[in-house]
Order: sequence, then structure tokens, then C-alpha cells
Amino acid sequence: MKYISTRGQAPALNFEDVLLTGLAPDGGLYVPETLPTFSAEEIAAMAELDYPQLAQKIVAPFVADCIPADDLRAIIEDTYAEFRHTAVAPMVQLAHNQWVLELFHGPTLAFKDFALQLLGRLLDYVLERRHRKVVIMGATSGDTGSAAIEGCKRCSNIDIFILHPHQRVSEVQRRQMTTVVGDNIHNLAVQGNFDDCQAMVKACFADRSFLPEDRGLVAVNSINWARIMAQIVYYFYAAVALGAPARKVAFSVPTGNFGDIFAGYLAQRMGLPVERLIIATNRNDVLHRALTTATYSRQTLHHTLSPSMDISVSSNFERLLFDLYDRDGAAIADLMARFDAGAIHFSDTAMARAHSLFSSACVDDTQTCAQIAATWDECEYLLDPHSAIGVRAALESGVDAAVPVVTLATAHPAKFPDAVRSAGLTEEVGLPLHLRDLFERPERCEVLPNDLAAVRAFMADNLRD
Ligand SMILES: Cc1ncc(COP(=O)(O)O)c(C=O)c1O
Ligand SMILES: N[C@@H](CCOP(=O)(O)O)C(=O)O
Repeated sequence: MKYISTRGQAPALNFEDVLLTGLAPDGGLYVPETLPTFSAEEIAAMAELDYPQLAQKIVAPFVADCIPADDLRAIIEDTYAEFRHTAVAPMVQLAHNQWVLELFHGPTLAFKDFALQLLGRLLDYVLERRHRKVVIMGATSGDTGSAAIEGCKRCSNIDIFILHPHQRVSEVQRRQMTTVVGDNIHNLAVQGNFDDCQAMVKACFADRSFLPEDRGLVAVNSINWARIMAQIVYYFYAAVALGAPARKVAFSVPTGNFGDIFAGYLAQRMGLPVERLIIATNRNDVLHRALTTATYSRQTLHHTLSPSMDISVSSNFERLLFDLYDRDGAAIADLMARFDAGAIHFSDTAMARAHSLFSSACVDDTQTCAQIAATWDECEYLLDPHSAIGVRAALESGVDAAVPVVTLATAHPAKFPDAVRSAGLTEEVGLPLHLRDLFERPERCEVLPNDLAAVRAFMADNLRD
């Protein structure tokens, strides 16, 4: 399997090299040159597989020329053994044909664990083989950071630097990052917003000269292809459980960086019968506006009750645009340059293609709270604010009532007690046992100005030999 850049100017890489990087040298994102596909019979047979077996089936074609099947099986089994639910990704029914797929049973209580627990193990495996050390860098609006730290903390060959927007993540999210002990783990609270943090990560990939030459820089954000790959699996898992391939299924996906929903798009292209993918945004609605006005432009970032989705530059949207524009790298390079300068207007053909599968909704904080309260009243089921946005978008989506709609429940409500209280609920949302003492653990974090040079200098000064 070869991976190519969305901007068409970077050499193709194999899986191992894609895993060990982030942005392509031309500024693009790596995508598979061709996608594996599964026939209806093959998808029907997936009903017999448990989650790790299914993950093996879906992931294997993407890594086949780099990781032998037995090694991959062992890595995947070990990855999902960490999860606290034996189904790994259980589903709960909220109403007729309304389901939530609980993706928060991993160690850090968010969907990011599905990919980052795997990514950490894959990195460990590849770095041991290559006798190499790397620097891991990530930007987080709350969840990627702790999932990356948890996923990679046992790798001896890495130094990890995670940038989060100072005072713009929930207290639980912050503590999940800053209380993990290790002299190779660095949390940087940047006095800016998530877009600033993400822009710094991308700038570091564009110019790595602040690092020693022999030290590779690896992304843990969803710009790293391996993140997307791992997230394809649960779309198959949920749809097959609800009757695919005989029955079509729709998904509502709380969206920020467009990584999770892009994985759903790939599942559809790999043969899964997906009726519709619903892009569910908070007030930071660049993607909803893109779908409804054919214009993609930055906006002022708002701080919301769903902080993990407070994003206005949605990295993975570029991967979708690459397909919508016939995989024309030069066209994408031109579009992204125009986006950086202000705004892009999409062609009619691109919009028609997008609308054939995607629809969208924007859900503000008031509606988010109303949905948390309504779902609690109706089924005594507690949604976190991100998942509530997904449920609200699912209910408003207009998908045929005969089609099951699965909302991806991307985080555990205990990560966002303030949002639960804002919804008027007085229930105590307890953290799971392994995090019960989170508020007593000492924290370690560096507050830095919103300045790329300061971040680079901190990283260079704090690398281990
Ligand atoms: C809890 C939660 N829900 C939804 C999202 C959105 O996912 P994506 O960025 O892949 O669109 C994120 C992070 O981005 C998240 O942490
Ligand atoms: N919501 C994310 C933001 C980063 O997105 P990613 O999926 O590209 O890592 C977070 O919680 O950090």
C-alpha cells in the first residue's frame, strides 16, 4: 500500500514511513493511493468477529507490506484489551432507530483512545525495529493530548510535547494530561486557542531545523494517517451489528478536525452501505457553513461547552476535498493557499458530490444543554456535550425513519461536569475507578506565550539525549 500527498508534490511513502511523520513535505496530508474494498459477503461475515478480530481485518490491508499478520494481531489484541468494556465499542439504543456508539471506554474516556492506543504500540514496534528515537508533537483541544500521552508513555524511544490552549480545556481533561509522570512527557499550555496550537504543530513539520537531524518528528493528531485508519473500524462494527450490509445505516458525528467523520467516509468507500454522514458542529461551524453555503472560511473561535470541538481550521477536510476534486493535487494546493488567504468557494460538482453523502447541523450551547437534559429525562442516559451535539443533529437530520442513525458518543460525561451542571442536572458524574484520585495527583505543565519561537526553544531545550 502506497500513501500519496493531497497536494501532489511529495514522494509516495509506505505505511511505516507515513506512521513516522505528520504533514507531507509539500504541506499536504497523506492518503492511501487506493482503498481496499470489502464485498457484501465479506461484510456480512464480519458479524462473527469481535472488535479486535474486526480491527485486524480492516487494518491489515493498510499495513500489509510493513507489519506481518501475526505481529499485527498481537498489537491489536493488546491495544483493545486496555478497554473497560468487553464489547470495546458497545451501542445503546435511545429511541426507535436512534443509537449511540459508546467510544469512551478506553483509558482516557474519549474516542481518541481507539487510534492512539494503537498508534503508540505501532510506534513502539517500528522504532524498536529501526533503533530510532523520535519527537512526538501534538495539539489538543482536550482529548487528543491525554490519549496520546497514555498511548505513548510506555515507549522509551520518544519525547512527547503536547500543546493545549491555556484555560480552554476542561479541568478533567487538563489533569488527565498534566498528572502523567515521565521525564519524556511535556505539557505546554499555550496562551492562545486550539487553532494557534495546531498551526504551531504544522509550522514545526514545515521547518524541523530546531530539532537534531537524527530525530524524526511524528504527529499524533489526525494529520497522521494511522489515526484515521484505526477509526474506520468502529463504523463497520456498528453498521454490521445493525444489519449491514442488508441494511443501510446513517452516522451522526460530532466534528471538529474532520478526522472521525472522514474515517466514516472511507468506510463507505470501502463498501459499507452508509446512508448518510451527518456533520455535527458546535457554534464553531466552519464545516456546516461549508456544506450549506459552498464557502469554506475561517471564523473567530468561540469557547463553548464542547471545548474539544472549538476548532476553525479543520485539518482533515483537505482529505475529503482531494476526492471531491478528482484527486488533483495541484487544485488542492491552490484551494488551500486561497483558504489560508481568506476563503474558498467550491465548484458545483464538488458540492454535489459532498451533498450526495454528507449533511450538517450546527448546535449551540443552549441546544446542547437542552439535548443533555432531554435525553436524561427520556431515557436516564447521560450524554457528554459533544455527543449531545451529535444526537441533536441526528434527530434533526431528516434521515428516513426506517434507517438506523448511530451517533458517535465521543467522550464520557465525567470529562465535562460543568456542561452537565449547565444542563440543569444535579447527578454526580463520577470518574471511573482508575481516575478517582485525579484531583489529588500533582500536575506538571509549562505555560508558554502564543509564540512559535518559544515553543520551539522549549522543545529543543527539553529533549533527552
Ligand atoms: C470529544 C470529542 N468529540 C468530537 C471531536 C471531533 O473529532 P474530529 O476532530 O475528529 O472531528 C473531538 C476532537 O476533535 C473530541 O475530542
Ligand atoms: N478534539 C481534538 C483536537 C485535535 O484533533 P485531532 O483529532 O486532529 O487530534 C482534541 O480533543 O484534542
